[in-house]
Parts: sequence; C-alpha cells; structure tokens
Amino acid sequence: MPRADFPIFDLSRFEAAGTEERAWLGGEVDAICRSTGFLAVSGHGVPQAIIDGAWSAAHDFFDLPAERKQQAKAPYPGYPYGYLGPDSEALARSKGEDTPPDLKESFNGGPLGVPEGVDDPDALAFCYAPTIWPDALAGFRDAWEAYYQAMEDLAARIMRVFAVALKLDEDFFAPTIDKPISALRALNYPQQPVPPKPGQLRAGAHTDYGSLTILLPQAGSGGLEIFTPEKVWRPVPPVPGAFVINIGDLMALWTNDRWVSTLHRVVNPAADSGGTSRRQSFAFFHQPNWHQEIACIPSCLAPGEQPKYAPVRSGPYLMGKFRSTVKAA
Ligand SMILES: O=C(O)CCC(=O)C(=O)O
Ligand SMILES: [Fe+2]
Repeated sequence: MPRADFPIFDLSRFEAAGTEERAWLGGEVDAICRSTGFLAVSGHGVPQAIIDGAWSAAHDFFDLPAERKQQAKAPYPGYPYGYLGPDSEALARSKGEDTPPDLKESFNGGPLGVPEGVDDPDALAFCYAPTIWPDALAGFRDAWEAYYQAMEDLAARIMRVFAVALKLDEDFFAPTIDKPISALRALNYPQQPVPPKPGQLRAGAHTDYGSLTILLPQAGSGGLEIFTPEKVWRPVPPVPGAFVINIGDLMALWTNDRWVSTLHRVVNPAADSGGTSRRQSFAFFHQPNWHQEIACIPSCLAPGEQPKYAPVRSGPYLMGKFRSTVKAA
C-alpha cells in the first residue's frame, strides 16, 4: 500500500487474501484510521457503467434551469432529501461555528425502501422520508438507485475490513448495518463570479456524522482538504479508479477515539482563476441502523481506560447533526 502521499487500499487483494494476510492488511488500515481516517479504495469492483450513469444523471440535473431544480426541492428547511439549493447549509455549524452558507447545491436521496417493522415516527419522518425526484429527467432515478445500492454494498465490505483492522470478528458490524439509513448526496460547487464572503467556503470544516463516507470527487478537481495530525490543511487528490473513504464520528465513538473522524473542508477556487472552476462530487454517507446504539467497543479500551463518550443512537444522532447545519426558516 503506497503510503508516502495518500494511502491506497486494494479491496480486491484483501478479499482474496488468507487470514494472515488479511490481519496484516487490517493493521495497515488501523494505522491510517488512527492518523487521518482518509484513504483511497481501489479494487472495489463497482461497474464503471454505474459510476458513469450516476455522473451523467447528476450533470443533467445540475444543468437544469433553477426553476426546474426547485421543483425537486426539500419541502421545508431540515427535510433531508431532494434538492438543497444555494444558501441552504453551512457544514461548519455542525461544529458550532457560525459561518455564511456553503457555496454549493446538492441533490440528496435516502434508503431505497422502508424495511418491514420500522414504525418509529422520527425515523419515518426523517431518514425514511421520501426522496423528492426531479420531474421528467429520463433515467435519473434508475441511475441514482443503482449507484446508491453499489455504495451500500461497498460500505458493508469496507466495514468488514474495519472489523479486521480492529481485531474483531469480520462480521462484528454486520448486525448494526443490516437496516442502514445511509444517504447519497450529489454535490455541485458552482463557479464563483462573485468573491465569497469572509469565512465562506464551498464546504465549511466539519467531520462526517456516520460510520464511513464514500467520496467520488470529479476527476482532476481540487479543493478537498483534511486537517492532519500535524495540524495543517492538506489537499486530498482524486485518485483515478478509486473512491476516497473517510470515517465518521460514530467510528470514533465506537473506538473511543482510537480512530479519528478527521476535520475536512472544500476550499474555494483560487481567486486568480476568476472563480471559473466548477466542481462536482458524490458523497455516500453510510449510517448504521436507526435504533443501533453506538457505544465504545470494550476491546478498544486500554487497561484502566474509561469510555470517553456516552452511547448514542445512530438515527437521532444523525438527525440532530443534520438539523444543526440547516438555515432556520
Ligand atoms: O465534495 C467533497 O469532496 C466533500 C464533501 C463533504 O465532505 C461532505 O459533503 O461531507
Ligand atoms: Fe464531509
């Protein structure tokens, strides 16, 4: 695994390996997650046609006139799915920073169905709320759902790697993610003909809320940065043929901060570019089952160490974080 610049983990190698090699590769992942929790995953097996389909669906949507995009808009501030237009979110608010809104727009979708037996009113009103689909955009929903499903499957495979990395049974996380409440977000960071306000970024500094995020930044694009253990902002390059993975807050909670949910942001294009560079990306936020209690895993505690955090429930934790970032009505 090349480590000098940005670590790349070959998932197909891990999955083909025997127990000993898996444990060794797991050790590499453990080291990355203790340091930044950001790595690229190659050998993922997601068909290129599914990725291409998602990119063209997202392009087609963001290129629609504003009023056509508004047709798919979330019905009220705090509704998680559909189109979130400019000025609707400031991610840094999830960290208590009061910044101007992020310079972006997004389309968001939730789980592809409601599992039998889910009757929690908050779950039904929030993460199982219907996605508001754009009208008359041929093939959009099919392309979206194919990519969503591919990301859900990939996330479950990466959670197996995480279990090995933590020296747990490979299936340790399986029962916690069998009714996941993950969300897929397509992002468009438009050109910036007008200079941003002070403190205004494409995406303000934040950590992700869930178990893991699968990012797909547009090929050749820049702007994503992570706050390293050396306390400097470092760019994360798009890696051709790979996804960028990062762990979220729940992984830090599960491991009592042995693994870090690293602060990251998307910065503005250089002012001397005239603000002409547009950027797009996909972010799949993998999130354990709504009712799943996330508490420190006992084997992550050193002898004599106490859990740092009270347990949280996956769904309510996500809902609280999401709502904190939304501009009040
Ligand atoms: O667009 C990106 O590359 C990252 C976006 C991000 O970090 C987020 O939406 O949580
Ligand atoms: Fe993020």
